[in-house]
Amino acid sequence: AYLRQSDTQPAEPKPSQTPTEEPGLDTREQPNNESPIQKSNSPSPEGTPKAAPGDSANGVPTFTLAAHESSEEDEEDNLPPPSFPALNSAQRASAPSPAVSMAPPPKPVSMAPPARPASSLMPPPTLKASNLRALPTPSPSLRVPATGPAPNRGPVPNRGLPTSNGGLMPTATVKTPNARGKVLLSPGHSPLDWANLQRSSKNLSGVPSLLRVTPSMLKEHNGRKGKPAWSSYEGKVYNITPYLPFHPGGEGELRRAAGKDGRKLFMEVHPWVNWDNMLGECLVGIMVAEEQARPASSLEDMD
Ligand code: HEM
Repeated sequence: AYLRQSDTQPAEPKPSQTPTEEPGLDTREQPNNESPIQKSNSPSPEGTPKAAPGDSANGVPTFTLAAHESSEEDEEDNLPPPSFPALNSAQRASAPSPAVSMAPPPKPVSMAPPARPASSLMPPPTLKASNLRALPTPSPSLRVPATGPAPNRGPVPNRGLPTSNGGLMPTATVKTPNARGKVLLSPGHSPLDWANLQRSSKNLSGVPSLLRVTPSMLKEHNGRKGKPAWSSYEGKVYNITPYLPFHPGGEGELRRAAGKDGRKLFMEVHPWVNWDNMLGECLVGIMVAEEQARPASSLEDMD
C-alpha cells in the first residue's frame, strides 16, 4: 500500500476532489455505501481513478495523502456497518424492511430521557435548602430569636424614625435631583417652554436694536442691582436674563457667565449645546473694542 501511495501522490492534489463520477470509484465504494455520512466525512481520498475494482480491500487507503489518514480509513472500513437499531433489537426483528426500521428507533430511545427529568428534579431541593440557610447570615437583624419573647414588630432601634417605605431604602436620595447636576425647573420653564418663548415675537434681547458692545459695557451688564445679565460667546453678546429660569443647569450656574465671556465655562459643561440656537432671540449685539463703540443705529446701517 505504501508503495502505491507514493506512486499516486503526484497526481492527487486537486483532481482528487471532484471525480465522483469515475466508474472505478463506484465499484470500489460499494462496501461503504451503507453509510453516506462516513463517506462525506472522509478526506475523500477516493478521487483518483486508478483503483481497480478488485482492490477494494486495500485500495481505499492507498489514495490518501498521508499515512495516518489511510489508517483512519482502515479503521472505518473495519468498523461493522452502523446498525440502528441494534442488530439484536426488537425493532429490527419486527421491522419488515430497513427503511421502516430506521424511523421507530428514536422514539424508544427518546422515551428514556423523560424519566431523567423526574430524577433530576431531586438535586434542586438540596440546593434550595443550602440557599435558605445562607440568607439569614448576612442580615442578622432579620433572624427570629429561637428563644425568649416574641419579637417586637415596631421600628428597629438603630434605624431612627420609621419611614414610609418601612426603612428599607435610604431617604437621602432626594438631595440630588439627578446625577449630572441638572436642576428641577419650575413649572412653565421646561426646554419646550423656552422654545415656544423664542418662537414668540417677544423681544428677549432687551435692546431695541443690535449693539456694538464694548468690554466695559459687557462687564457692566452683570445681572446685579436690577441690571440685565449679558454674556458673550465667540464675539456675540446675548441677554441671558430671560433664559435664567429656563437653564437646566440652574440660574446660579448660568449667572457665573454674566457680564463676561462665558464660552470657556459653557464648553467645560456642555460643549454639545448650541448656544446660538438656544439664545438666538436674546442677541444683543457683537463685541467690539472699546474705541469702536458706536450708537446702536450705526451697526444696523452697516448691514
Ligand atoms: C448661556 C449659555 C448657556 C446655555 C444656552 C445653556 C444651556 C444648557 C442646556 C440646554 C442644558 C441641558 C443640557 C443637556 O440636557 O444635555 C444645560 C445644562 C447645564 N448647564 Fe448650561 N447653558 C449655558 C451656560 C452655562 C454655563 C455658563 C454654565 C456653568 C457655568 C452652565 C452649566 C450647566 C450645567 C451644570 C448643566 C447641567 C448639567 C448638564 O446638563 O450637563 N451652563 N445648559
